[in-house]
This record gives sequence, structure tokens and C-alpha cells, in this order.
Amino acid sequence: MKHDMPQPGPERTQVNQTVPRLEIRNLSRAFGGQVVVDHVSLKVMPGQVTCLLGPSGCGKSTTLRMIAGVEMQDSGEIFVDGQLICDTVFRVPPERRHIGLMFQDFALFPHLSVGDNVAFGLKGPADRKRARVEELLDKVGLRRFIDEYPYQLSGGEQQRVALARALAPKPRIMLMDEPFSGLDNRLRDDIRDETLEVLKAEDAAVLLVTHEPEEAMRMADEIALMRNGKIVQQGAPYNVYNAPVDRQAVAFFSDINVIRGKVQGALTDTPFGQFLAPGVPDGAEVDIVIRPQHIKLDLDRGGRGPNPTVQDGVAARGEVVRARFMGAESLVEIRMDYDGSVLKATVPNVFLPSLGKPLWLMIRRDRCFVFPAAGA
Ligand SMILES: Nc1ncnc2c1ncn2[C@@H]1O[C@H](COP(=O)(O)OP(=O)(O)OP(=O)(O)O)[C@@H](O)[C@H]1O
Repeated sequence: MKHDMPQPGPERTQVNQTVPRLEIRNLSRAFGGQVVVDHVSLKVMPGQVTCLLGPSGCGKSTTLRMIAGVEMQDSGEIFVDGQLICDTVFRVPPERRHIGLMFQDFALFPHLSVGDNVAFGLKGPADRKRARVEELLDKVGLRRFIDEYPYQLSGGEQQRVALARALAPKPRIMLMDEPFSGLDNRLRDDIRDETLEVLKAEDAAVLLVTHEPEEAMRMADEIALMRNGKIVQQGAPYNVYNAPVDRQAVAFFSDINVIRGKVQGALTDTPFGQFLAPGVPDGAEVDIVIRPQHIKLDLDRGGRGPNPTVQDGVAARGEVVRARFMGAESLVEIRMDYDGSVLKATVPNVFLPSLGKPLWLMIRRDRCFVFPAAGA
């Protein structure tokens, strides 16, 4: 098959808000018979940041490398602005894809000034190049360093120069692979916010790879949650966090508590009251999954707890087996009277109960997820 089509180029770019800037369809790749990317499909619109989020080794970087063109897929297609740039036969070479790259080891050229680093990928008359370099250094707040050398800059400043360098040729797509992982925590938050602002202003479509849920939540318009080479869920951070597809998806974002129950008549009884389990056959087990911040604690009043409510259901009693002060909150672990299991609750830091103290737990029913029991 021969594809005869014009090559993509920035000068031909027309922003079309209905055609994805980047689209991959059914991208797959195996190494030595082991499938590491398995029919991955996603779309990124201009000006949108999508985070490919997943544990180490799930195939995120391989997906990014195929889009960049430095790795070939075994099957599937890649489109930019609706035009095919790569399938298993046709392939636009990496340098003609107009894709900006920013990786963790973003190394600037040490022998070039900051200005020359940013100008590196630019073509055209010197005054136009200079204007673009100044514009970008302004955006990242580093214009004053234009004639300095990388070694004179802090890690965070170097990161911002790397961002300016990647954006200088006005890439239509930016691929970022764990770009902030070399920075310390406080600095990282600032750089993330600044980077986001610059990326939005440049209107590139951004695909950012990370294994950190906080980073994805902070940066992404859309999260694509990846596991074992597949995208298991995709959506706005709010939806992925609040309507997870399975127990593992909940656990990827936070600690979890699991209460197992047996289903009878689409309901399951628990010490916290009944839960709906629609579509689950009688006798099957379900896991009721709840995050520690959605467990409420109440004091024991001579062996009695709070009255049941519609929102929080019935209270169940337990005893504190561990309480740790975490700064903004305390993590309290409670051994439950009903089966000896230990549930975790996080509460604002003013509350730090002593060991052995009896407490009553209530769970936010609207924040519980009911899934078929894992391994059942
Ligand atoms: N060139 C290669 N040859 C053989 N195996 C590879 C190659 N590249 C990646 N792999 C394997 O493919 C799997 C996915 O790797 P990949 O780097 O895409 O994962 P990742 O999700 O980006 O992980 P990390 O966050 O640790 O970088 C891993 O098991 C890795 O060892």
C-alpha cells in the first residue's frame, strides 16, 4: 500500500477544534513475544493536556516513543490533524513530525548559552529566531538569563529552558515523559503550574506520561489510566477519581478499605447497613471499597454510637490500633468489633485518638464503590 499525501508541517497547520490534533488507533507493540502496548487508542485536541497514567512498566513510554517515531508499532495508526503519519507501511520520519519532546533527562547543551539552546531547533532569519527565543524566555520568566550558560542555572530553571527549547519550533504536539521527576517537591508544583500555563498559551496538544496520580490530577484535562499495556479508563480527572472502573483504579489514586459482603436479592448486608449490588447474582461476593477520607469517626457514648443517617448509614464500633500524625491530617487505624478487620480513616489533624480508644465508624455511602469481589 502506498500513501501519497502532503507532509505535515507547522505552516500548514489550521486549528480545527473538531479534529483531534493527535489520534492513535489500536497501537500495539510487543518485545520478545511479550505485548507491552495492547491496542491503545486515544485522541488529544489542540490545547488539551492528556496524561497517560499508570504503574511502572505498563507501556506508557513505549506508546510515547511510537508517537515520536523512534519506535515502530506492530500494528495501529497515528494521525496528526486528521492525517495519517504512521501505520505499519507508511512512516513520516521523527524529524518531520513536528512533535516537541521533553523527557526526564532533558539535558541542555552545556556549551551553548540559554538563548542558543532555545534557538537550537529554529530555522530562518536571525532576527526572527531571536524574537521567538525572547518571547519564550519571557513566558518562562528567564529572559534575563539569555546569555548565561546552563551550569549557571538551578535545576528548575534548566527545566524551564528545556520547555522553552521544546516549544520554540511551535510543535503541534508535545510529548512529555516524567518531565518533572528530577525536581524536589515544592519546586515541582511551581514548575508544573508554570509549564501548564505556557503549554496552554502555545495551544499544543500535550501527551504527558506519569506514574504519579497527583501529577496527572494537577496537569490533565483528561487522564488515560493504563495497566498491562491497555487503557482501562479515560476521562476528566474528576470522573476517573470519582467513578473508577474497578478496585485497582480506586487503589491507584489512594489508600483503600475493602469490606466484603455476600449478595442476596441485589443487596448485601454489612455492619454499615445494606448496599445495592445490581446485576450481581445471589450468593456472589462483592467488595465495597471506600477511601480512608470518606470514613467518619465518632466517639463512643457508654457503648452507643451515633444514630443511623441516610447518607452515612449505620455506625459500627472498633478500637484504635494505630494513630499517626501526618501534618494536614491524622491516619487512624481501627480494629473492627464485627470481624477483627482493620479499617483506615484519615481525619483533620486536630483529632489524634489514643491507642485502644473505642470509636464508631460511619462510611459515606455516596463515596463507596461496589465491585465484584477480587479473586472471587
Ligand atoms: N526496547 C525494548 N526491548 C525490550 N523490552 C522493552 C523495550 N522497551 C520497553 N520494554 C519493556 O516493555 C515494558 C513497558 O516499558 P515502558 O518503558 O513502555 O513502560 P512505562 O510504563 O513507561 O514504565 P516506566 O514508568 O518505568 O518508564 C517494560 O516491561 C519494558 O521492560
